Amino acid sequence: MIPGADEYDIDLSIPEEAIDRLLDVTPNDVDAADALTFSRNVFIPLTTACRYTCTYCTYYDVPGEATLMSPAEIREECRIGADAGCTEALFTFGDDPDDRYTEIHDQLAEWGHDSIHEYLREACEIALEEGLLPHSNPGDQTREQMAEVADVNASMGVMLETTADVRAHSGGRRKNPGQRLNTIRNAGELGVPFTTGILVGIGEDWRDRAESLLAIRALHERYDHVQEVIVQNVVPNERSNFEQPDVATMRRAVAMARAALPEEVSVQVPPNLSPARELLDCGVDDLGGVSPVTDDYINPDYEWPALRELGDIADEAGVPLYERLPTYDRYLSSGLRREGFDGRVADAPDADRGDGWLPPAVCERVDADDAHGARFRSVARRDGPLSVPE
Ligand SMILES: O=c1nc2n(C[C@H](O)[C@H](O)[C@H](O)CO)c3cc(O)ccc3cc-2c(=O)[nH]1
Ligand SMILES: C[C@H]1O[C@@H](n2cnc3c(N)ncnc32)[C@H](O)[C@@H]1O
Ligand code: MET
Ligand code: SF4
Repeated sequence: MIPGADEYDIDLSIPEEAIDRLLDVTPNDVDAADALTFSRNVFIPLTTACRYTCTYCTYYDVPGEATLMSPAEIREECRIGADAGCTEALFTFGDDPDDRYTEIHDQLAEWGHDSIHEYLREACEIALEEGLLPHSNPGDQTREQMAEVADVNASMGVMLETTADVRAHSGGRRKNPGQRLNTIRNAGELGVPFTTGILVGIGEDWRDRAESLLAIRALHERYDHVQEVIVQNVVPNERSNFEQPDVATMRRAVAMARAALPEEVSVQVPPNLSPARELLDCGVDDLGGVSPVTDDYINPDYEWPALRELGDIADEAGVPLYERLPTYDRYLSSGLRREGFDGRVADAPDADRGDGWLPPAVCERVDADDAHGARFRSVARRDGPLSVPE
């Protein structure tokens, strides 16, 4: 039984035989992808306050020391990103700051907001105004919280991390696998194209990895909303001394993900944390969000490769590299299709998400008759050679 599954009424009935089958998968059992993609993003860490204290994480600040970006700072970062040709504003930050963070709640109140989600909505609106498509990963969300921001996001995400009860998530305030799965389910119910994934090396075993991947598959089978699954290795940092999983472990974990998930779901590894070159033949087909202008604020010791280096990685594997939007092709619709884009448009489970899966505010942004709109449509059409700014 997955911890917390009862509490959140999660019944995925994952057969033991399916787990056993996955445990036998090796890199030889899967095919390499025939193309690689990435998204050009600007990372906007709204707040460093977090209700949890995951032991692998250096991102969060303790109460009294946490910060909140101002609307002006958000706008400035978005502008820098859009000028550098980015299409995605990645809002990833501490999980719903609790009451101990009086500095954050006071600051939110001063700016006229009751909650981080209300503020996230404003932040996403700023990103859209500045010509970027928001992808928010604010951690766990209730259905109500997610509904508050779903219609201003091109896609959203949360890492499942693992279905196991690991020490890395111990303590009074901690990630709960049932709650994570509930967040992924909420996205399905709201028709939000979603990114999730597993964190490898935080104390889980191979069975846990198999179970985690099958749990993601089960939710995707129900809602058709998982666009990509990140297989991320933990990296050591000044707060923690987790041992980084070796290449053989990551090869097997990626192959397992590829075998567990239906073909349409991408498998992503982050090229700043993982030995991407050595994982491509295990089924990786996406390198995630890569930023030409900001750090990976979650793992700031690990620099993004230059966009040109992604080209080299793809060349070495003998596959083309394409830039993509934060929303994967099959969830795109509206103007992108009118311009000759032939991606399949899935039926959105919630009718109020407009034409396909993109909410109206996001459709308007990609349809807009301006330079940003043209840029989005060109990326979606995979126009011409990849233009990499010097
Ligand atoms: O720079 C990062 N981007 C992360 N991303 C961004 C991701 O690479 C892209 O935003 C998506 O591929 C959408 O384009 C995440 C997105 C999610 O929805 C969930 C988890 C992550 C994790 C990271 C991460 O650790 N570092
Ligand atoms: C956004 C995601 O970043 C990941 N994350 C947090 N800390 C680390 C680390 N030390 N190494 C690798 N990934 C990490 C978690 O999986 C979180 O969900
Ligand atoms: C900065 S970590 C990423 C977002 C969120 N705090 C989570 O762990 O899911
Ligand atoms: S990984 Fe996310 S939830 Fe965990 S402590 Fe860091 S910011 Fe908070």
